[in-house]
Parts: sequence; C-alpha cells; structure tokens
Amino acid sequence: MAEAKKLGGAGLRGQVAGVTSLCTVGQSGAGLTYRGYDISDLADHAQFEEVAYLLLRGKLPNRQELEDYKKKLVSMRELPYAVKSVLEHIPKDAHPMDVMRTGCSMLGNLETETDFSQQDDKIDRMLALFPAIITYWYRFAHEGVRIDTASDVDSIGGHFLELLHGKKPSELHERVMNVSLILYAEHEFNASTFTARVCASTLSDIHSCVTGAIGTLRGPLHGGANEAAMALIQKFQTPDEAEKGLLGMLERKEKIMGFGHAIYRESDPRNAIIKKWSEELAKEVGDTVLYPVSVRCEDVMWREKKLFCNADFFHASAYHFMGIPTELFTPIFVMSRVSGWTAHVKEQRENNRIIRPSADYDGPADSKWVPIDERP
Ligand SMILES: CC(=O)SCCNC(=O)CCNC(=O)[C@H](O)C(C)(C)COP(=O)(O)OP(=O)(O)OC[C@H]1O[C@@H](n2cnc3c(N)ncnc32)[C@H](O)[C@@H]1OP(=O)(O)O
Ligand SMILES: O=C([O-])CC(=O)C(=O)O
Repeated sequence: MAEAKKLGGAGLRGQVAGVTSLCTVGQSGAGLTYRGYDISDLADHAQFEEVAYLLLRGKLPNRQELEDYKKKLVSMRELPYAVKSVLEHIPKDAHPMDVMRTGCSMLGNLETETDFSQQDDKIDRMLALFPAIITYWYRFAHEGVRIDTASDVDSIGGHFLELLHGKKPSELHERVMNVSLILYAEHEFNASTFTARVCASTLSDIHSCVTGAIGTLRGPLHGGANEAAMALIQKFQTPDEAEKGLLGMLERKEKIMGFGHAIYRESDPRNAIIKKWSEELAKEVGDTVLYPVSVRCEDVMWREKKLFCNADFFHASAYHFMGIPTELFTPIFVMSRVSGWTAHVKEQRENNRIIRPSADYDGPADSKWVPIDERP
C-alpha cells in the first residue's frame, strides 16, 4: 500500500514511456536539442517556421522550401466565419487558454481530419491560424473591433504582434517573438505533449489531440507558469522588496512559479536565452523595476533553494515589455508548441500502439453490495 502511494505521487518521473527522434531534454553537455540541433544554435540562427519545418518534416528546409512553407502558412490565415462567430460569443472575462481550446475545437468541426493523409495541411492551418484565433477574440471582446486577420508580415510571431497591436512590429520585437516561439516549440514527453500522444494513440483526429494538449498546458505547473511569474514579479517595487517577499513565501512553503523543473537539475538552457532578450527589451523601454526584480528573484531562489528559472520566468518580463497582456502569455506558448505536439502525433501514428499503462490498486477489497436504502 505504502509503495503504491509512493508510486502515485511520483508523477511517472524517470519512467521511459516511449521513443522519439524529435528532442532530447536534460542530457549532459547539450541541455536541449531538436532533432540533434542545439537550442542555442536554433535560437541564434533560425526562424520559427524553419524550426517548425524541422520538427514536422524531419529536416531543415533549404531556402526554396522555407520560402514556400512560409508562403503556404501566410495563405492559410483567413479565419472561417463560423470560428469568428463562436469567438464573438465567448465572454470578455473568459480565460484566453479556454478561447484557444474552443477555437481549435471549432476548427476541428469545420475542417475535420477525415484521413491521416491530410495531417500536414491540418497542422499547417493550426500554425497559421492560432495567432488570429486569440487576437480576433481578444480585440473583439476588449475593443469591440473585428480585425482583419490577413497581413503581409510573414513570420508567425510578427503576425501575432501586428494583429494584437494593430500595427507592424519593430524588428526587435519580431526577433524576440521568433526566439520565444523557437524556445517553446518542443520539449520531449512534457505533460501536454504526452496528452497529445495518448490521444493520437487511440487513432483520434489531430484537432482532438491538440485540444487536449491545450487543456493540459493551461495549468500553472506547466505553461500557465509564465502568467503566474508575471503576477509574482509585479508584486514588488524593488529588488530588496522581492528578496524579502520571496523569503517569506519560501518560509510558508509556497510554490514560486517560473522556477524548478521536472527534468533539468541545474538549469533550463532556454532561460539564459530569453533572459538576454528580456534585458535588451528592458533597456529599450527604460525599465528599472521588473528586470532587476526578476534578476534578484533568480539569485535568491538559487541561493536559498538551488532552484533555477525555467523557460517561463524571464518570458514574463520579455512579453510585458512588448506590450503583451499577461493573460495572452500562455496562448503564445500554444502558437509555438502546436509544432511540437503535432510532430509527436505524427511520430506516434508512424509506430502506434494504444497507450495504456497499468495502475496498482490500493482501494478496498471484497466490498459487499449494500442496497441504497440501507446505506448510511
Ligand atoms: C514550460 C514549463 O512547463 S516549465 C514548468 C513550469 N512550472 C512552474 O514554473 C511551476 C513551479 N514549479 C514547480 O511546481 C515544479 O518545479 C515543477 C512542476 C516544474 C516540477 O515538479 P517536480 O518534478 O515535482 O519538482 P522537484 O521534484 O524538482 O521538486 C523538488 C522539491 O523542490 C520543491 N520545488 C520545486 N519547484 C519549486 C518551486 N517552484 N517553488 C518552491 N518549491 C519548489 C518541491 O516542492 C520539492 O520539495 P519537497 O521535496 O519538499 O516536496
Ligand atoms: O518538460 C516539461 O516538463 C515542461 C517544459 O519545460 C516544457 O514543456 O517546455
């Protein structure tokens, strides 16, 4: 019984649950790779669309292939009328991750994957449309405007910023979005990806796999941590205040969002990359509070608990400096991770057996049936 309880609380940590050729996480010497490419090389040199192609088509595109792929994605940006109509009926105070989940699910009703040979087109359509789904709803709910979701900004990150702010983004902001989408694209058997693979293993359709994954990513222990990290850093006016506040939280055994990781033990390689961009953006906007507060949080957590920032922590300030509302942080994660989720769905489909582990039973034995009127 005690053994079963221990297992139940272990979150399958350390169990190998399948095989992938998409990504390695936490291997010494190379913290994170996508199909063997180091994350810092990809963040320094690649476009997000190039990385999506790598994950989904199995190799880096050549110049012509990348150009064609980007053109295809740009051509798929028109939101169907029925999706717009559903989005217009979602209340202003809905959680944007619920909007993403509903938008994806509605798309699945309109453009159902009836045959797996359609998977690449369905996936590309989601990649192309997710920025429009969230910004169409957000701007309609908050400003009462029906935005035109077509645009000639050809990057997915730049397109999102343009739809959100109603103007072309600066080169710096488009670059940071690009890096951010690359960092979030893929991460082996994390909870949301595993959800997508379990769904795929039943031979379900691609929109169901992604809808389930969005629901899993929403939680604050996973993708939702970037929003929770923002709420944390905004509580403090100075680094000293942040230090005092964090020490109190640690004493009360509260979880500090944006810190720690299920696999990495010493650092999350994505942190140094997004931290650098957050610093650059802080300089651009003349911030003297959020960035120094974030750095102090990082120092205190390492000094006190040997806990390090994960990918989410410095994303909070970086997104904030680009004028992105906090509640849209996790939907950006969706715009990116849909590439990783669907690459895993494709991989699962290539060598499928329904995923069905076992459980150790620790409930009562030999329960005797009691008629309803005789129950206490
Ligand atoms: C993109 C992503 O999804 S990254 C993850 C985003 N999530 C967060 O930032 C939420 C905050 N972090 C956490 O809750 C956890 O670190 C998780 C969920 C990411 C990983 O959970 P686990 O694998 O269970 O963590 P781990 O085994 O390393 O925990 C070791 C100890 O450190 C503690 N700890 C871990 N993270 C934190 C944290 N952020 N704040 C305070 N304590 C923490 C745990 O409670 C545990 O303490 P215990 O032994 O007294 O129970
Ligand atoms: O791998 C995990 O458990 C969580 C994570 O960092 C991610 O999904 O990017």
